Amino acid sequence: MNPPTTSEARLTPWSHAARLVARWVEKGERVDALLDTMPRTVTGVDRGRCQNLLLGAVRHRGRIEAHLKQLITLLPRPRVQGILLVAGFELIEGGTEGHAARVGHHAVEQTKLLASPSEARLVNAVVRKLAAGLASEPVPPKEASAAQLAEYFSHPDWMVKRWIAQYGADATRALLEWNQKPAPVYARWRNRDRAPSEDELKWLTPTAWAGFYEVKSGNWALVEAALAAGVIYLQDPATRLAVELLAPKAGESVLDMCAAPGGKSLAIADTLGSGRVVAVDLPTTRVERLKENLARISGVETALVQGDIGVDGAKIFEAQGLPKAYAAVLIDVPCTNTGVMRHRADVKWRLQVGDYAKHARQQLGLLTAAAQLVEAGGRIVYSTCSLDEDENVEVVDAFLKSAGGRGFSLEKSTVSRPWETGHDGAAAFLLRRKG
Ligand SMILES: C[S@@+](CC[C@H](N)C(=O)[O-])C[C@H]1O[C@@H](n2cnc3c(N)ncnc32)[C@H](O)[C@@H]1O
Repeated sequence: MNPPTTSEARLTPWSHAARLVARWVEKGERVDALLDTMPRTVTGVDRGRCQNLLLGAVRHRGRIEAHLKQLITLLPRPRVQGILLVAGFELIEGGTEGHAARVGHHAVEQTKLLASPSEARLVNAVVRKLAAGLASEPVPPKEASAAQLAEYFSHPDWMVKRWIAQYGADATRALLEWNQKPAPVYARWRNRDRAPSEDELKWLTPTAWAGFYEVKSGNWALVEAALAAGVIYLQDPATRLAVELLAPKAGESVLDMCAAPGGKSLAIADTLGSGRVVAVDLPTTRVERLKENLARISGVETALVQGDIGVDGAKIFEAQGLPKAYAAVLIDVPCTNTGVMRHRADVKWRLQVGDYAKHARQQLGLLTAAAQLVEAGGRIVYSTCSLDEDENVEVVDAFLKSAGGRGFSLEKSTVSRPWETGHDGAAAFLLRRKG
C-alpha cells in the first residue's frame, strides 16, 4: 500500500466525510459501501465522527438543499456541495455559543484545502446565510401539508403522502421524526453461560428488550474485543422478532433462507444451543460476511449453501447431502428497508414508487420457493424490515391464496412500528403447514 500523500495526511474526519458526501451526491454510491472505502487509518472516535457527519448530511439533505436553493441559483460542483451539506448538518446538530461561526470558519478552511480559494469565498457567504435560515425556520405545525413535512424532515414528497395514506398524519410525523435521529448502537448478549459483568455494564446499558444493551459511545476497543470473543453481536432489538416467532427448539435443524450477512443465523444458533443451522444465500460478496458470522457459532452445527432458491429450489441441498425439508424455516426477504431508515439514511433517496411492487413480486416468489422446503406440520416465518403493507400482509395473503400456499395457515404475526416500539421497524409472520 502506498503511504498517504501530504495533502491526504492532512485530511480530518470532517474532510473525509465531505469527500464521501461529494461522491454520494455525484455518483449515488450506497452509503454503506462509501463507509467501507474510508481509510483503515481512520479509527475509533475519528471513524465514528466521520460516519456521523456522512449519515447526518445524507439524512438532512432535503432540508439543507431547500435553503441552499434560495441562496444560490445553481448548486456548486459536488465537491463543494459535500462541504455545504456537512456544514449544514453541523448547524442542524447544534452546539454551544459561537457554534455557527465556528462551523462557518471551519467549512471555509476545508474548502481551501479540498476545493479552491474562490469557492472558499462562496462557502463563507453561503454558510453564514444558511446558519441564519436554519436557525429561524419554525418546526412545521401539526396541520402542515405533506410537502412541508417532506421538506423539513428531508424525505421525498411521494413517500410522505404514501405514509399518510397508510398510517395517518400523526404516525407519519412520528416516523419522520424517528428517521431524522441518529440510531443508537445496540448489542445482543450472546453468552448463554453468564450475564454481562459489572465492568461490561459500564459500557453496556440494559434496555427494555431482554438480552439487548445500548452500547455507550467511545468504547470501540471494548466492543471489538467482545465481538471477537463472541459474547456480543451488534444488532437492533427488532431483529429478535422473527427469531422469537420461529422459536427454534434445542436439537432442531433450522433452515435460514436469505441468511447473509448472518445476524439472524447467529440469533437462531444462540437460541438453539444445540442442533443445526443451514444458511442459504446467493453466491455474492455478501456471503463473505455470512461465513465470518457462521464461524462465530459454537455448539451448533452449521452449513452454508450458496444458491438461488427461486431458480434451483431443493436441488441446492443435494451436493452437500443436506435434508430437503425442515421443521423450521426462516425467510428474511430483501425489501424496501422502510423500517430501518434511521440506520440507512440513503434508502429514502434511492427508493422509487415502483420498487414496492417489484419487491413484493420477488418476495412472493421467494416465500413460495421456501415454503416447499417445510416438512408436514412444520413452520415457516416470513420476515421483512419493511413497514409497508404491500411487502408484509399483502404478500402473505397472496401466498395463502396461491397454489403454493395450499395447506398453510397463518398462526401469528408481529409488526414493529418504530414510533410504537421504540426500535427499528420489522414484520414477521408465522405460517404452519398441515401435518
Ligand atoms: C434482508 S437480507 C437478509 C438479512 C439476514 N437474514 C440477516 O439477518 O443478516 C436478504 C438476503 O436475501 C438474499 N437473497 C435474495 N434473493 C435470493 C435468492 N433467490 N436465493 C437466496 N438468497 C437470496 C440476498 O442476497 C440478501 O442477503
